[in-house]
Amino acid sequence: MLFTLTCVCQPLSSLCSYFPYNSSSIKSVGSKVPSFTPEARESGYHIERGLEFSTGDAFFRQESATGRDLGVLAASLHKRDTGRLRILDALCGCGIRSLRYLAEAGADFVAANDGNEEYGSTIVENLSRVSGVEDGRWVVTHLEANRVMMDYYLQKSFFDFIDVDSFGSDSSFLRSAICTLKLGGLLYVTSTDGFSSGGHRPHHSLAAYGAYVRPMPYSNEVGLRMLIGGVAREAALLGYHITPLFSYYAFHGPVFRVLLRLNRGKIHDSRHYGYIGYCHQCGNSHEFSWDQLGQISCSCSTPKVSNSLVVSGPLWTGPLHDGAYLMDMLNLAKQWGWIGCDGKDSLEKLIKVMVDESDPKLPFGYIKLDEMASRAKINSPPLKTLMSAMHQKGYAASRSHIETNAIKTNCPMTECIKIAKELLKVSVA
Ligand SMILES: C[S@@+](CC[C@H](N)C(=O)[O-])C[C@H]1O[C@@H](n2cnc3c(N)ncnc32)[C@H](O)[C@@H]1O
Repeated sequence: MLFTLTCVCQPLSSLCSYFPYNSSSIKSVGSKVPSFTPEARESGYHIERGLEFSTGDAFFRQESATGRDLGVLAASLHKRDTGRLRILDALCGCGIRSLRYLAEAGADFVAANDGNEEYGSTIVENLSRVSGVEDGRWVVTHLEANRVMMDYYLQKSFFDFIDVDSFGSDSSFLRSAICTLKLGGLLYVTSTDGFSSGGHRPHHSLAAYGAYVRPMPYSNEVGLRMLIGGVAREAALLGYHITPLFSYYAFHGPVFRVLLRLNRGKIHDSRHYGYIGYCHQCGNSHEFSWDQLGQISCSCSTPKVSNSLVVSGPLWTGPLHDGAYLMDMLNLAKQWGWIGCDGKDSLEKLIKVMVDESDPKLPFGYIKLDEMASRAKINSPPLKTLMSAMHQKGYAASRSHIETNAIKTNCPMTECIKIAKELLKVSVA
């Protein structure tokens, strides 16, 4: 695709606050955006969280709405906590995220960019419904994403929140995004490169994220860890470090999204950035630090089965989420009436599982019940029953938002099989 370097609309300097903002009681302001006219409706439009918008010919995925919800909640919390919100939506498609950041998160300013200038009129049409271009709350550009980020960086025009929603692996945008983000700012990045995180292209993942990734049963979590690890490495190169606030995997695509805070200073140890191993022989997983590299093996290994351990890394081995931050997001979603409104409470369920996953006792990965059952040659007990038996034995265990039929736990596979067999004996007797 050939990108033209054009900028529509106006200078970046004139910021103005369209919606009055009261940090003590945050309100989603989407309802103030006027509806489409009947003529516009006839030409096709969508609704997300009550906001009407047009997609024109732009790439748009309805299924990504949850990822957008999470981004809007986080952006709004940033405004509550810092009193300001300047957003760069670097690959904005039809501009739905920009629209929601303006209308719902109360962004002071949004720079909406998409390399395809044919989407320009759709983006402008959508954003104009929040405020006129003359108000200076938004600007639309059609630049290559690295170019637009570096332009802002060179003008020392930094952002509180940068959204990089690309196709495939977005590692080529990471450095520009980190340069252009304020310290303490939030980076929301996406990868749709499930093939690499599944361990099917280790040389590609090595080139893109610096991680040699092999097939593992919890490869979708590995995908999130590969993405966070890639950002952590880029941030360290520039003298910063990151904190993951949440990590979200969605099977459609598949899509890997992480929200990270950028912090001042390098971390001078390799904590949370190392290697993970999965043993095909016994099904147990292990974390390895850099100084264990020469001694990597599984305790079940014998010379006969020494090849049973596969290792991926280096990647992020630390927490995927900040539980307290997720609770703030959930409370905000409740305040906005987003919970329970779809009849399924799916956003609430998702965030609650993510909160459970953030228990610091839980290591990386998860045990798939199908795998456990096939190793044990039994039918798996119900997930809930197995989880409570694990809790009774003193293990930490939670559901996984990534895999519905899996348990995230510090209970080793061998012990999990023992517990499952005990439960089956009890149920037969
Ligand atoms: C996944 S879509 C964005 C979807 C949008 N954020 C949403 O939520 O609906 C990716 C967009 O990036 C644009 N794009 C792809 N490569 C780009 C690049 N190098 N620079 C700028 N835009 C690019 C495409 O035109 C496409 O609209």
